[in-house]
Amino acid sequence: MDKKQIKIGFVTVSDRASRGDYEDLGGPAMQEWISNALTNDWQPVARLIADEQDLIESTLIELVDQEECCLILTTGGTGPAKRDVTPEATEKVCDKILDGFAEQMRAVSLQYVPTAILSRQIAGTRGSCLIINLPGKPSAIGECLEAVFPAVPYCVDLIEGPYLETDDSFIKAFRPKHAKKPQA
Ligand SMILES: Nc1ncnc2c1ncn2[C@@H]1O[C@H](COP(=O)(O)OP(=O)(O)OP(=O)(O)O)[C@@H](O)[C@H]1O
Ligand SMILES: Nc1nc2c(c(=O)[nH]1)N[C@H]1C(S)=C(S)[C@@H](COP(=O)(O)O)O[C@H]1N2
Repeated sequence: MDKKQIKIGFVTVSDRASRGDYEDLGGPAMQEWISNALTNDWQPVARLIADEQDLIESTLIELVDQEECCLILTTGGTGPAKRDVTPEATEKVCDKILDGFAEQMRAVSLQYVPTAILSRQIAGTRGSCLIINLPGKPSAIGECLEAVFPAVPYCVDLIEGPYLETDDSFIKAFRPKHAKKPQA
């Protein structure tokens, strides 16, 4: 039987990058971080879109319901500006909100920059997919993921996604003993 391909979604939400005003560095930065973190075979599904709530919602729905991603990272559109609506779109498509992810990302980000308090980033689940918002600044991606990624593989287990394995020298996942798969 074919093992199902693990798919991870990367959504850059930026008016300016989607117009071509500047190169999107956020999408590649998220992909690079995940390449370093995971030892599984996985396939990226990347999108670069404008800050439009309907478009963000339909993109997230497509990546979960059609592409069957088990994890989606978004970058951008989490601040207080008029066109920042990524958290609203994420909340709308999720079944459950996991407040701890955002609490931890903001707490850690505040050690880097006082304006971390301005990010309204959230995380939540839709079916068997975990969606995590990251701020638009490319440097925020690693700062935030490092703070919460240890809990991501077990979260994906709990929502009946694939068994994600990490490279411990880059980021060490935490699973309760009973949830650990015996090593082959
Ligand atoms: N996708 C990206 N690629 C490269 N740099 C980015 C990206 N998104 C944001 N930045 C940088 O981070 C800074 C802060 O981002 P800002 O909050 O203004 O953007 P945003 O709301 O996420 O996206 P935009 O304003 O383009 O819709 C920007 O000035 C820009 O230099
Ligand atoms: N770790 C981290 N978090 C951060 C930042 C950052 O540079 N590093 N920038 C902050 C700033 S300046 C803003 S305005 C908000 C929202 O950014 P966004 O609208 O690009 O998502 O994220 C905040 N969170």
